[in-house]
Amino acid sequence: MEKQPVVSLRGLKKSYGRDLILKGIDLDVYAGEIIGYIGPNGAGKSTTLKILIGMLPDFVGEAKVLGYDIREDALEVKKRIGYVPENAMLYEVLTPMEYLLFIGRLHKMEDELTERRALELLEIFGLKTHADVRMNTFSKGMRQKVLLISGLIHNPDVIFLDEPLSGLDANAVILVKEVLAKLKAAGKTIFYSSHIMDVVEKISDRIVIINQGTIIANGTFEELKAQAQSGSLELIFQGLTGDNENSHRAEDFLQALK
Ligand SMILES: Nc1ncnc2c1ncn2[C@@H]1O[C@H](COP(=O)(O)OP(=O)(O)OP(=O)(O)O)[C@@H](O)[C@H]1O
Repeated sequence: MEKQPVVSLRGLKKSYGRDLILKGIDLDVYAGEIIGYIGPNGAGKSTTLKILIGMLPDFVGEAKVLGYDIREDALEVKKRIGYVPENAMLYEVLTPMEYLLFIGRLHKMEDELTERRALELLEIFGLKTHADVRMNTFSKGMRQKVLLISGLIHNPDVIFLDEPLSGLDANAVILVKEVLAKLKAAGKTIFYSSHIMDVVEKISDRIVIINQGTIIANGTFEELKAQAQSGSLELIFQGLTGDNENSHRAEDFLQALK
């Protein structure tokens, strides 16, 4: 039997006003894959993710998650996915426990189960003693940890991560990398968007590069390396997105300060 993709995009287009942001994305992601979805600022990564989680229904083309059409069955999709956004309004007057209980209820989880999982996950991230402290006193990294937990607490099969390491210290980055590897081993599918190239290079089964709303590369790191004849994802990215001017630009920057 032919393998069905977990995420499937066909001719995906999205405009904001007159600006065509996504110009026809075709992409299949299969169960147990970690897809690294990378591209320059403004390329359309977050827009793709927001369409996939049902936040932006106004698009052209076809988008399916776990076989559900996102326009027709957004609720079925939302039940089965986890999403860690680039930046979120954490309800800062709440404590992590209050916030996670709220998220758990949205997923129709029993409070008892949410509380147990929340305490365990907060402890793993070194935040157990802060479970009942209001988040308005939290550092950026502490908030990011709560955001990560909130995207995973219902144990979703498909996980969408938008710059999930933002603000995390080196130990937390290693922990998240390990957690992603274990989630993958447990059969979860992970759609991972980030600018931190060395992590994308290490964790992704397949890397998809998007530039100005179009996919310009799609393959394993080894395949991209062979195509680009470059040694690191950073160099491949620089080559493919046409930006080799950084050292001149840095010089211009200093000149402009004189
Ligand atoms: N709500 C909006 N209204 C109008 N334009 C928008 C909106 N959201 C995004 N855009 C535009 O769409 C383009 C793609 O944005 P998107 O956030 O998807 O980029 P990205 O690849 O995630 O970038 P970054 O790496 O900077 O996060 C940008 O030009 C952005 O200005």
